[in-house]
Amino acid sequence: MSPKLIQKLDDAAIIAVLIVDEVKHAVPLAKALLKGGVDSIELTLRTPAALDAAKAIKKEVPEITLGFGTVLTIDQVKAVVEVGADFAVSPGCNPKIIAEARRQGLDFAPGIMTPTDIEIAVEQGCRILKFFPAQTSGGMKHLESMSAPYNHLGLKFIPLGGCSLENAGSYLQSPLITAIGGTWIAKRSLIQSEDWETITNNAKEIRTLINQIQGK
Ligand SMILES: O=C(O)C(=O)C[C@H](O)[C@H](O)COP(=O)(O)O
Repeated sequence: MSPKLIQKLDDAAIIAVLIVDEVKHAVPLAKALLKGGVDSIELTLRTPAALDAAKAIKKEVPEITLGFGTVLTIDQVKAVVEVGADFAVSPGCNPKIIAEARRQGLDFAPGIMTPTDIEIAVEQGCRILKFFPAQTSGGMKHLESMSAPYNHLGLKFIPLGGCSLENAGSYLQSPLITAIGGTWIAKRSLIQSEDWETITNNAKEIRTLINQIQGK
């Protein structure tokens, strides 16, 4: 990942993971998050609406740092680059996808959960890694222990999977962490019911916690 993007995600500290079913939800959703102080998103490629939702956000809410998640195929790497993705992540660590992202100049954080995953990603030149699924694989305790042999490489991690307002602090206080992410801020059901107010409030809650941790 470029130093500029790393700095941006470090400052943001939170990435809202989104599953968008209808393109018409994209812009109000992005605005609701922004209103609550969350300006970085991971739009998952799990619905047919995702790419068009991204296009709408890029056009109407350009303040958003727009990443993609669930990037599983080479064609998807090409598609998100075409839309102008700021970054992308995948649940797993597929060297073919990492190589394509590099060919396309796309900032990419593959998912890792084991030392073997870390070594595959490092060999491919990745230094920011998505720790997934973070909570069920042991949270910070697992990550600290697993990443110890690689400390000299200066790796940084984005925990995803089971993160919440309650456990966010345990991750964000560690220097190993760039940002955390999760669906809890804008759950699929909240988006489907167009509950923008709750989404803004959820965003505000995590922003307040982050501001405390960052001493702002
Ligand atoms: O598909 C991807 O590339 C992902 O990044 C996976 C998401 O981070 C998790 O699905 C978030 O899970 P929860 O916050 O626990 O609901």
